[in-house]
Amino acid sequence: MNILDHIIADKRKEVNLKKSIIPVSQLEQSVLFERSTLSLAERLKTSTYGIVAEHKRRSPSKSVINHDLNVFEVAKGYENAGVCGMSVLTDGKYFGGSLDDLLIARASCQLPLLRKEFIIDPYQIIEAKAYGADVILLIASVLTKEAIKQLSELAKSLNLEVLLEIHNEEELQKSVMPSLDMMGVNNRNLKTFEVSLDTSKRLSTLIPNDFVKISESGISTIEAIKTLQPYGYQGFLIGENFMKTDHAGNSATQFINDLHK
Ligand SMILES: O=C(O)c1ccccc1NCC(=O)[C@H](O)[C@H](O)COP(=O)(O)O
Repeated sequence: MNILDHIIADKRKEVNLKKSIIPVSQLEQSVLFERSTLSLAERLKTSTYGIVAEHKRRSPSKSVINHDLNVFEVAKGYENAGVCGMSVLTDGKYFGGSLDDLLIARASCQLPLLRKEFIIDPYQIIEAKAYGADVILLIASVLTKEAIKQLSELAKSLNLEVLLEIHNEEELQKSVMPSLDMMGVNNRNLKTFEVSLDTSKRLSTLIPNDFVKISESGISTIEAIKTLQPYGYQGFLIGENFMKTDHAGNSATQFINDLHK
């Protein structure tokens, strides 16, 4: 079993447990359930450099990144830096995140928020809405075509945008459907943890133009962004590079200033 298999096996147990404790009807009573969502795709389309900055305490590939930052300050800092959106990891066991992180981020800024989670069940999409997300992530490698369709259509019915993550041609082929807004190419091979921007370059021409393209993972330099932009990427998801510092927001500010030089 690789790391994704472990994460998904644990996620199934976690979701089943949660369902038995908090029913969907209770999630739907959240005041955030009725809020008008923000569009990350629109912000990326109109931005010169579409940075999506992530809150990520630890990861399977890097172990501990930073346990000392507070989500409120990270969210405020990212917003002040001028990022287009914020990604919040809500998985506890492997990334040290939680739904409370999403709730705090929602209360701290007006950025479109991506719930970064391993979504395998409609319940998690209802949760995302109830905790203030604007966008959900679906990972093609762990979902069938039918599941991608069912989950993305549910998200759209709740006015959530959908970012579909792919790693290769086969995942792209099975996933193209109108209920997706953004296609994310993950530069990290989630089986080996190797990172290569060549993955984004290779898949860029195969992604239909109707989708906003986002390059994800392993991005830490201005050069990487300037290399990927001509391939049609309008969004760049950056986690560790900001989170490993003492002030993620200041690091994002510096990074964005350098991009404009
Ligand atoms: O980051 C990992 O080690 C990881 C392992 C297994 C599944 C997912 C993983 N990461 C999720 C992400 O997609 C990244 O957090 C995101 O793209 C930001 O990457 P980075 O800028 O390299 O922190």
